[in-house]
Amino acid sequence: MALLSVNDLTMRFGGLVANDRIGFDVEEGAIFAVIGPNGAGKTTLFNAISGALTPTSGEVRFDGQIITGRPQHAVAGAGLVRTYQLVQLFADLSVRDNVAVGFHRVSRGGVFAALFRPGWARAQEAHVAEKTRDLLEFVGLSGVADMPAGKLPYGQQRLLEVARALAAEPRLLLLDEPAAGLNTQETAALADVIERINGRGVTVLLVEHDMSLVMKVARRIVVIDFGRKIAEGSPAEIKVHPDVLAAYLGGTEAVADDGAEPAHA
Ligand SMILES: Nc1ncnc2c1ncn2[C@@H]1O[C@H](COP(=O)(O)OP(=O)(O)OP(=O)(O)O)[C@@H](O)[C@H]1O
Repeated sequence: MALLSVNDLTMRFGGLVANDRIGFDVEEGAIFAVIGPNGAGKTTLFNAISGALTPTSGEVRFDGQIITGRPQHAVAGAGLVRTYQLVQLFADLSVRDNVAVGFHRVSRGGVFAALFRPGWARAQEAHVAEKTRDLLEFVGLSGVADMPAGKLPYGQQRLLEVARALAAEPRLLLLDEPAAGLNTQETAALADVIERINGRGVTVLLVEHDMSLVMKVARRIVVIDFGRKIAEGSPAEIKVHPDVLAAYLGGTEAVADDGAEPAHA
């Protein structure tokens, strides 16, 4: 059984069909990518899967349960946790506390306990502190744990977002354009982190523009264009798929894996 199953998902905004009967399965343990030119409907699809939007029709199943239209916190509670296209950190809080906040799903007392540490929360505090240290080390941010998150370079802010999402112990991690705004070196570091996250047993679904990242880490790719799924396959299959070439390049050359911008960007 697939961990995530998207069936016939349609999302309309008035007369605009942003997602048109999209369907795919993400197997447990996969690194799965959704790609497509600007405006293709990727973020809408992501929002419909993660509970930020209720689809007009269709169904999303997570671990066999229908989660369509369930609120985002309930979906996260079930183990499907997302990051955002734009970094959403607490800029004035330390890097460490930003991760600690992410533990609210799994620790008693929620965000309040993570931030204000009342007496009854102290027993779990050492555990959270240790897990936080582990996660910061995992993404390579131990050296900046005391810095305000807002002072980090952008690439590190994205890694911090990933660490915070991991604190919620997802079974499926949804990454919304994680390489946006990153340079080549930062993107390579991110690719390494994604592979190591997957190595920990977390299934990864990413929406991404950056072809170098997608072709490096994804084992299976769905391509959407103008709201419709136009292809699905391995990176090698997708690179030479005629409809993908047409969507991305308006031509017949193989899809570049150097981050080339799509044709109708
Ligand atoms: N809340 C909304 N109301 C109306 N139209 C919307 C809304 N959200 C998205 N759209 C439209 O739906 C289409 C798909 O947008 P979406 O943001 O999902 O594409 P995308 O593939 O994520 O694009 P990008 O790569 O630029 O982020 C676009 O035409 C967009 O203008």
